[in-house]
Amino acid sequence: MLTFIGLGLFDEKDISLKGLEAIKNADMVFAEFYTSRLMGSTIEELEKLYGKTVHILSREDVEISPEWLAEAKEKNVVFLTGGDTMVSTTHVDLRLRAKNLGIGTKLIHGSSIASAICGLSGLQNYRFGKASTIPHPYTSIRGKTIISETPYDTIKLNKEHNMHTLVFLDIDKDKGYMTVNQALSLLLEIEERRGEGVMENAIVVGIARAGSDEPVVKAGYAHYLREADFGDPLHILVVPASLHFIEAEALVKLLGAPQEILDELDD
Ligand SMILES: C[S@@+](CC[C@H](N)C(=O)[O-])C[C@H]1O[C@@H](n2cnc3c(N)ncnc32)[C@H](O)[C@@H]1O
Repeated sequence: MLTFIGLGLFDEKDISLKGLEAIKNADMVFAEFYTSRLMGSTIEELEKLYGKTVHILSREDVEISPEWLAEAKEKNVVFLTGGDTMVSTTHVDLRLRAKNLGIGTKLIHGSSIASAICGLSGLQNYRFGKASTIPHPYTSIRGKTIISETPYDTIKLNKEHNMHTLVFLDIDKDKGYMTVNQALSLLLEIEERRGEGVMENAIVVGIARAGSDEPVVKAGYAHYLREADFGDPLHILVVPASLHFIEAEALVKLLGAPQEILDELDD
């Protein structure tokens, strides 16, 4: 049996009691932390709580050659991830591989950044369109810096359909955790190059360390938030479409967005 367990958002205490029980009853514990991480805990702290050794898997171990899966044919194996286990990851592929090997699977859910952003920002979850991820720029073989324009296009398309955009920020083992500031710089750079106006007067929401005791949640114009201090990772960005009155009120009264966005709705 292979049980997928979502560990929640920030530290070892975010796991559900069901998840903890399943780990304690497991024969082997595997985890991947390249799609998301519990920034408030170390592996040692997780192992101490579980009373088990946690085997950390690389992207290759999960997506290319998951030989460890064979253990789940005879044993009770758990696979841990940050957040909820099937949100914005390729883990469904792993579940299908297990199914093809005749291994039974089960899911134990955890809190997810996908719903935490609604709670922290006041933006309505049913108003979100396609999500996107901003990757770190990379250097081409000709030595040119390449910035992906896909997230900008996704935001543009969602806005045309009056839908909010959730923008995940890259985690890279060499380049580190992308910040809200870096993400906004990249989007504004693309905008300037293309001469379009998607971000120029956009109110955006930046969130850091959701699930911790001191998350930072700020709303304001993109140029302004690009310079704001969000502190340590993980960070995430939301680019709202036009705002419902309650959403605008939440952004102004809870997140520090300028009062003018509420006044404009009154006119
Ligand atoms: C690819 S998503 C994985 C989502 C995860 N499976 C979940 O359900 O929460 C990972 C990205 O979400 C964002 N993220 C995840 N946890 C976060 C947190 N606690 N606070 C802020 N951003 C977070 C970061 O941008 C990170 O790079």
